[in-house]
Amino acid sequence: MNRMRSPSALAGLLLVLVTLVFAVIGPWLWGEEAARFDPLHILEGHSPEHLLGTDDGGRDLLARTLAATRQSVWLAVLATLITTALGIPLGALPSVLGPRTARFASGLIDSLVAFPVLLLAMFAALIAGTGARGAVVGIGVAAAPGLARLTRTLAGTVASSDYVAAARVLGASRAAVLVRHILPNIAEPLILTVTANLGYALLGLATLSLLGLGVQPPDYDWGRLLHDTLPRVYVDPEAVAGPALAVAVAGIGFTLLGESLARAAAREPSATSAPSASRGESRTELPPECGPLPGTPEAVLEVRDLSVSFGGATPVRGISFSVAPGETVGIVGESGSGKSLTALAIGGLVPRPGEVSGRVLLGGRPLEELSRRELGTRLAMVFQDPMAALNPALRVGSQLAEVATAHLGASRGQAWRRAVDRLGRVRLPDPAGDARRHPHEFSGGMRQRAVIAMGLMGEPELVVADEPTTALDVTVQKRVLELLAEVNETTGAAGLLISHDLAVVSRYCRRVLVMYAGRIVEELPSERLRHARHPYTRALVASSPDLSTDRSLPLATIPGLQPTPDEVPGGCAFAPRCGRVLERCRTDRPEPEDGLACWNPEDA
Ligand SMILES: Nc1ncnc2c1ncn2[C@@H]1O[C@H](COP(=O)(O)OP(=O)(O)OP(=O)(O)O)[C@@H](O)[C@H]1O
Repeated sequence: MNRMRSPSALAGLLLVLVTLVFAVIGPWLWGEEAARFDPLHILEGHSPEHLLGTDDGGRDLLARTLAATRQSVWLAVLATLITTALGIPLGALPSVLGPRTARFASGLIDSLVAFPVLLLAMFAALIAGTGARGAVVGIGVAAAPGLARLTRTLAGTVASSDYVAAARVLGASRAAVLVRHILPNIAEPLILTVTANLGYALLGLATLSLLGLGVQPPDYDWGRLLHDTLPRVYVDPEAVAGPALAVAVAGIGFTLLGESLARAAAREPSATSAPSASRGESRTELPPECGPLPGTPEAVLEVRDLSVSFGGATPVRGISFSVAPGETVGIVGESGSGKSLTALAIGGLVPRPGEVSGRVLLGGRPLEELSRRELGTRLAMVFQDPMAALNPALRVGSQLAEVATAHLGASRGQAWRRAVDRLGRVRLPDPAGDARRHPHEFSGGMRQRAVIAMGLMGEPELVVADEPTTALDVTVQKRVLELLAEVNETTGAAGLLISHDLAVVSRYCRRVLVMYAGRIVEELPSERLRHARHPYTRALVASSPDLSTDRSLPLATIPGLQPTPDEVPGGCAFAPRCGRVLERCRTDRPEPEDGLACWNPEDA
């Protein structure tokens, strides 16, 4: 808030305070004098008795200007309330509506913004009727598209955050997502913008009154005084100067204050960016720990020919795999191979304009047949960055409790008790106290535990964890991964663990899917990783050091780069980087056979 000590902020604050003081005391101190007719002194210029002169009723213009403060500010407040009531819902709705309706709402905002503000104000004012009401409605309506556009941008950013995705996957209704997750997180910049809007409303109302569309006699505001005195501007300029100065002082004051507050409150961008690869960390390959043997029938998750496209690019290209009850499967691959999009597609969370094709069956039922409520209780998702996955404006306990009230029909008390119980299960030190805290009061590890606890609020059959420990330090990583393994073991839920880290995957998963350029190139038991047959898997393992790696030799790397989704070559996508490439690899795409998609695999 140091920026609130800037000269412009202090000037804004001072001008607003002066305006508000005059709004309170103005009619009280000068109201009587402002209304007193004096036929002997009509239309006089400056004099010691009347510093700004008099009007056509002989009334003192200085007293009228001061007394008009309350009416002028009040009308600006009313206009701003109308702007807020129209602009914020209109701007926020596209973030929760379906794609078509959202496009329509966005198009409406864009066309209204393109309309000249003054024309829109006059149009609305004429429809609402002349006088104060018309002016207030006119200015209120005319400023709404601008506020809607800002709201749309802010809400769009929050709507694409992990905690909104988490709320959606947990089945929160559109209204709940909007009211509990989006609006509280954009409230601050909106309140500041609304403050600045008060200044614009004052100026706008004065303009309408000046044009004769505003307050009508015997009422008066600064705009009306300007309208009445303007014809005398060359004869008695001081008569016009009073109301003009008042409009300028108050308008500039509110605008400066609002903009300074907005600048002061501007936050650093949150750390939600994708983490970098972590292949250089400790690599002690330990025996696998969890899950039944692969191939168990009645898969909890069955993915068939899944593709995800964005325009001309297809980052996930027809992958198929399944996860059996109680099994934990790992997905590995270089950054950009399509791991996260696969997880998002499983949760029905691929962002627009992404298009998903193929089938995802959860517990044997297609994803699209499951209601949000069912999906929310049967599937838990743990995202990369726990801070981004929790709504910063809500207490952790409230976020967890929301799942139980939304899905299980629990009362608020029951839901809260369940939340405290789940926080205890993930071993937070003081579950009851921690439930009352906000996410920023938690350490990174505690936040990720809270996210896991949120997944446990339902009865998940599958826990999808996408790089759940990348944002955490190494010691906390291990504890969180062990907690996830324990959750799978105690609840019987299956797991899908996405990671860059081969050691993590081989430690916690029985089976591994290796992704390259949007396809699964090899599927194998994790203990077979060192004897993988696909040259890419071999190269991945070779470039992941472990305790047996000879430190005197340079670390092996995979030459070249993975192709971007819009330039995947024909044939095998790995061919340009492969040491075992054949002519055929460049032309024919190998389809997976017995878990291997390669024309020239290594010996087993
Ligand atoms: N919203 C999007 N719009 C367009 N392309 C996208 C979008 N999200 C992801 N992609 C592209 O899809 C590809 C796969 O992305 P994805 O996030 O699934 O990779 P990843 O394997 O999870 O990588 P990382 O390990 O770095 O998270 C990338 O090339 C990425 O640029």
